[in-house]
Amino acid sequence: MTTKFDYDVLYIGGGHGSHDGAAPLAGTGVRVGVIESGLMGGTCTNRGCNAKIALDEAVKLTRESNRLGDILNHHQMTINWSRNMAHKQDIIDPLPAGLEQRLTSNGATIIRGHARFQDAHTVVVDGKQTVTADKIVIATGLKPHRLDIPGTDLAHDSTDFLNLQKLPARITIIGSGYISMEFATIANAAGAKVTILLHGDTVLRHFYQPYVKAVVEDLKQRGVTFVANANVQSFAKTGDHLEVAYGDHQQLATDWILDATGRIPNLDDLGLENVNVDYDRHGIQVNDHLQTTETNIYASGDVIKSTQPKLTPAATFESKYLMQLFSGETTAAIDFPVTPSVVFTSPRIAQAGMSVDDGKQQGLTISTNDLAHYWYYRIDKEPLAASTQIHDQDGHLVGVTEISDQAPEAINTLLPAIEFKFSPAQVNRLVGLFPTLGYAAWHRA
Ligand SMILES: Cc1cc2nc3c(=O)[nH]c(=O)nc-3n(C[C@H](O)[C@H](O)[C@H](O)COP(=O)(O)OP(=O)(O)OC[C@H]3O[C@@H](n4cnc5c(N)ncnc54)[C@H](O)[C@@H]3O)c2cc1C
Ligand SMILES: NC(=O)c1ccc[n+]([C@@H]2O[C@H](COP(=O)([O-])OP(=O)(O)OC[C@H]3O[C@@H](n4cnc5c(N)ncnc54)[C@H](O)[C@@H]3O)[C@@H](O)[C@H]2O)c1
Repeated sequence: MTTKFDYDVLYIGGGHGSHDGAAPLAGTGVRVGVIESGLMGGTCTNRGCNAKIALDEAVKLTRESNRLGDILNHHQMTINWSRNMAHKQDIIDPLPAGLEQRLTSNGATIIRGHARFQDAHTVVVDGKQTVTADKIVIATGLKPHRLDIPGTDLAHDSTDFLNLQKLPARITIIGSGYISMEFATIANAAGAKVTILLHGDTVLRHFYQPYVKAVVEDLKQRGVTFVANANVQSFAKTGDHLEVAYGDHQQLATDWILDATGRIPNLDDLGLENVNVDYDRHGIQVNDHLQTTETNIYASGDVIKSTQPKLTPAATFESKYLMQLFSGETTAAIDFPVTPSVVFTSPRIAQAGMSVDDGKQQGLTISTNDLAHYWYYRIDKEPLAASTQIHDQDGHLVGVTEISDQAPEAINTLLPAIEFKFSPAQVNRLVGLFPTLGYAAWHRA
């Protein structure tokens, strides 16, 4: 590439949409810069997946120990919130430094500060440092959507929840998507009284609804309240607590409000008016090479306007694709693989490939296994465990969804069968380890 610029490739943002590709790209000798205004690793590493799953481990353990009941001598475990938070912090604190080390040891330069486009090849960092590059990748991710209602500043976002040093007695969550359901699970298990105010009447709309209903019923039995069509109107502070006005003149007294109404593209003060990059409220428009309408500017990860799920593995796949494109390893368009998704409720719901509803519409074979009564799942007494598979006319597995504590591992196991279209004969040749979850999962492929 040219030496006319400071860098061959400059990334704005240091999340999975950039560093997974930027580090190996720098290792090929390409001059790489990464500008990050916060912590290296972005949302997933510092205030998303990793923090959440670290907090959730204790939830999983208490659930399992309570189920195993009188097999254990001290089975009524409870969660110590502050120690759980400290455990989470211990896990995530060292991560940014490790990612920085991976970048710099491959030869990349890290530039700290907020990047703003001056023109198609120039960004200004924190209003003072000018950095130029041949190619620039926008990987600025998403930020929380905030309700535009009176008192909205009294509500908190997912980052605030993941840093709560004391668990509030009453938590009200607005929205019923991923963050709402995962955080409701954690807060409820730790002893908070949780109320979820829904926009409509659907929870986790992208997941198989019979399994979602089972999780909702379970949470209700554990004391979580769901209010459908809540029509939240305002938040106010009254004395020592908060009031949520919703519905038809209804009021809900609470101690803490989580606005979990979705995430929107993070394009704050990026200077996009200075470049020819098309975007709207759903994100940055790219072609099948992740190239924006300004041909030397690309985008990667959550900030892209696309129907791909906004998940870490998808961002990683895109950043690795750009690495191959920029290093000359490929000129082909990006070819997205099957991307599974999971909601870390307790039990979890995971899925990959075609949805059950699409399978039904196409007249494919749908089969459901009741796993709760299968001996392997009875070992830890899982009361809610089932899986549904979709097979095409030739017996290929084309989609699967599972509800169980082990659902993510089961779906990961089956992923190659869907992605590489294993024939029934090929599946039969897979002799796995027994007794294991993976073996049990393959028997459903
Ligand atoms: C609470 C929560 C839980 C999640 N759990 C999961 C999960 O379990 N599994 C999963 O797969 N996904 C999960 N996700 C989604 C996952 O975090 C994202 O898909 C992933 O982080 C996207 O990576 P990214 O690089 O596109 O964006 P980000 O990780 O958001 O990184 C963008 C980076 O850009 C930086 N930045 C922004 N603007 C500028 C600027 N102008 N100049 C310099 N730097 C800038 C930001 O500081 C940030 O570090 C979760 C998300 C949240 C919020
Ligand atoms: N396990 C995971 O992989 C995981 C976990 C957490 C977050 N994430 C990622 O983060 C993204 C954001 O999560 P999220 O839960 O904020 O978004 P989401 O899109 O999953 O859910 C948003 C919820 O807010 C509701 N809503 C929207 N507008 C509203 C309004 N005006 N009033 C009331 N409710 C309203 C929606 O009906 C929906 O229930 C996810 O889409 C996903 O990409 C992934």
